[in-house]
Amino acid sequence: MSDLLDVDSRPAPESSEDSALAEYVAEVCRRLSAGLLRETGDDLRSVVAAEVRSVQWALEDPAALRDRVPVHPPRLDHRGRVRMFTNPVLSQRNPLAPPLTHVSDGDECEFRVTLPLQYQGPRNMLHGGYVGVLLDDVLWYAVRHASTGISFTRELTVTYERPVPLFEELRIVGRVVEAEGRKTFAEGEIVAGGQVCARATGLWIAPKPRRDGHGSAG
Ligand SMILES: CCCCCCCCCCCCCCCC(=O)SCCNC(=O)CCNC(=O)[C@H](O)C(C)(C)COP(=O)(O)OP(=O)(O)OC[C@H]1O[C@@H](n2cnc3c(N)ncnc32)[C@H](O)[C@@H]1OP(=O)(O)O
Repeated sequence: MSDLLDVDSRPAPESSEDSALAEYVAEVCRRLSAGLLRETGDDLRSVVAAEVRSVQWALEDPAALRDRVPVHPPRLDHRGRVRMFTNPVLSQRNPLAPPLTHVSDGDECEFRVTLPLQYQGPRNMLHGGYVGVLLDDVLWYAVRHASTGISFTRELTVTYERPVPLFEELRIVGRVVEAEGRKTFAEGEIVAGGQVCARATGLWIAPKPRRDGHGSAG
């Protein structure tokens, strides 16, 4: 397992414009995903055609994305290779990741998001596995801010109190409750319309230090 979890490196160079293009195309993919599940017949064809045109426009006109600042600009690792942030919840370049806004860090970490149709489990409700994914990431994020190195989820308990709705803003909150050596315990919740829909508690463990001073999960 990589020390950096979900960050890979790539040999080719990357400009800020490349990153902006990749994030824009990921956004188009998200709209397309919702459209494929929402539309049928001629409406389906119109949605597909419109989104394909918007990608063509971004590729053919170099000025098209000029004003877009990438959320994740290019970063290099110690070997000068591009570090790719692949996280399926937080990377704006990954079409699987929902359009999350990062509201706060620190003692309490908070994300906000309004989830579209592709995250549906029961009608108009968020798929239960995805409830766990969102809570895992926000708790992990709080742990990351409270500690110096990387930690891995060892245990996560999710309590589903009421359905998590789609199509309305969710607050996804995480905080550290206790830290003891390599172990950090955290808790959090997903809130919709002022009501807690799901809670989680969990344990994160930093890998044992390697002889070269870095962490290792293996
Ligand atoms: C916007 C820009 C952002 C940029 C940002 C970039 C990066 C963005 C990355 C995002 C990332 C998100 C990430 C989400 C989090 C994952 O999804 S991580 C992936 C899922 N998790 C895994 O795959 C972990 C798999 N498990 C493991 O690899 C290993 O179990 C671990 C976690 C490394 C721990 O292994 P270990 O060091 O051998 O653990 P072990 O010695 O057995 O236990 C350590 C201690 O914990 C205790 N312990 C173990 N289990 C328990 C328990 N259940 N209760 C109490 N104590 C326990 C043990 O007794 C032991 O205690 P001490 O003896 O030290 O007192």
